[in-house]
Amino acid sequence: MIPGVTIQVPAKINVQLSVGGPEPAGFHELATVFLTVGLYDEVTVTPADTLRITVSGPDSDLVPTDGSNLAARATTALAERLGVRPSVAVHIAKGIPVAGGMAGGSADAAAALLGCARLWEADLALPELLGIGADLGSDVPFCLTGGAALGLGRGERLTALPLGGPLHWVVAVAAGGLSTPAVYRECDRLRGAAGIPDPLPFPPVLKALAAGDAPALARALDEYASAPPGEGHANDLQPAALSLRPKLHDTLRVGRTLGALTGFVSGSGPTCVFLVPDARSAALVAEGLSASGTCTSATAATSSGEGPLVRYAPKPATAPGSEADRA
Ligand SMILES: C[C@@](CO)(OP(=O)(O)O)[C@H](O)COP(=O)(O)OP(=O)(O)OC[C@H]1O[C@@H](n2ccc(N)nc2=O)[C@H](O)[C@@H]1O
Ligand SMILES: Nc1ncnc2c1ncn2[C@@H]1O[C@H](COP(=O)(O)OP(=O)(O)O)[C@@H](O)[C@H]1O
Repeated sequence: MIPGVTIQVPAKINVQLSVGGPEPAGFHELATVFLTVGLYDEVTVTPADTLRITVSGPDSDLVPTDGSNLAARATTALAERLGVRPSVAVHIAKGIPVAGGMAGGSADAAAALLGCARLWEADLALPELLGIGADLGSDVPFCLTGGAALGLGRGERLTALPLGGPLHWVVAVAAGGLSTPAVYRECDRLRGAAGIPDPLPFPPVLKALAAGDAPALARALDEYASAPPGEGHANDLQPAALSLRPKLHDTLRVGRTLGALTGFVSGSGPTCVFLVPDARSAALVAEGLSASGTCTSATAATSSGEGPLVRYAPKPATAPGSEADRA
């Protein structure tokens, strides 16, 4: 048996998040453009007597360690599907902000599925894992694949999108999270129920991503929102996040003043992300935002199309190093 598996799994942002009206099932129809960015959780699964969850890193005290942890739910769901006992220790080293609109819990669920599938040597094709993931949460399927993808339905129906080159971002983390259902409810309250158009992907956003062209992406977001240069976004949840957390206006203003091409709330927030032309600008904008006091931390992060990275623990007798491959 494999002694253990570590999965490094990236955070996501939604470059576009178009939200339809509320559905009777309690969800909203989406057209969202997911993109992974280089902030990571590391999830390690090792054989144990029973299912145990431990968590370390920033705000780890806010993450449950009981059966409600999304990685625990993923482990149990996979074990049930395979007819095995979920006897694993799952350690989650958080690097993705908790309740930050960056899919940290979903990333951990995806990592647990990938890690346990390897640990239990399960012969599961990706579509089957995607199905199990979709039952756990709308963002989990994308976290299993990573890269760039269009998400329809609840966000779980994925089509991979081309990404022409790396994009540079600054991720500004806020103090305290926002509840995703509360942000969707606030969106409904602000917009009312009538006259919400069907969500559709915005072609100029897809074109700019395919070209890896940051200025074109910023212009596409301005065009989508009919906003002045540098103030556009395509996140229908942003007004709701700003309504629940008005201080985010300051974060967005400071990032733009520092020279970001544009800035917007990541998903349901409260993390804000800023698109910048290159790595040097990312370092400058991150430094300025950190010094501004409008966020708890700001970090440069790159989108290079990456997905979960699987690393095997070395087998003591035979392998002195660890081998790595892409999930
Ligand atoms: C908003 C987004 C954008 O990617 O993520 P975050 O920014 O929070 O990470 C997602 O739609 C969140 O996905 P996820 O966090 O997986 O949500 P789920 O567990 O499936 O659902 C949690 C709750 O969010 C609301 N929800 C979620 C997805 C959707 N299409 N419509 C909804 O209304 C529902 O109230 C649901 O009960
Ligand atoms: N593995 C996990 N990591 C983070 N949060 C988790 C996890 N499992 C369950 N949660 C719960 O899910 C909530 C949403 O967390 P998260 O997925 O980080 O945010 P978001 O939905 O904004 O992307 C948290 O407040 C926490 O209580």
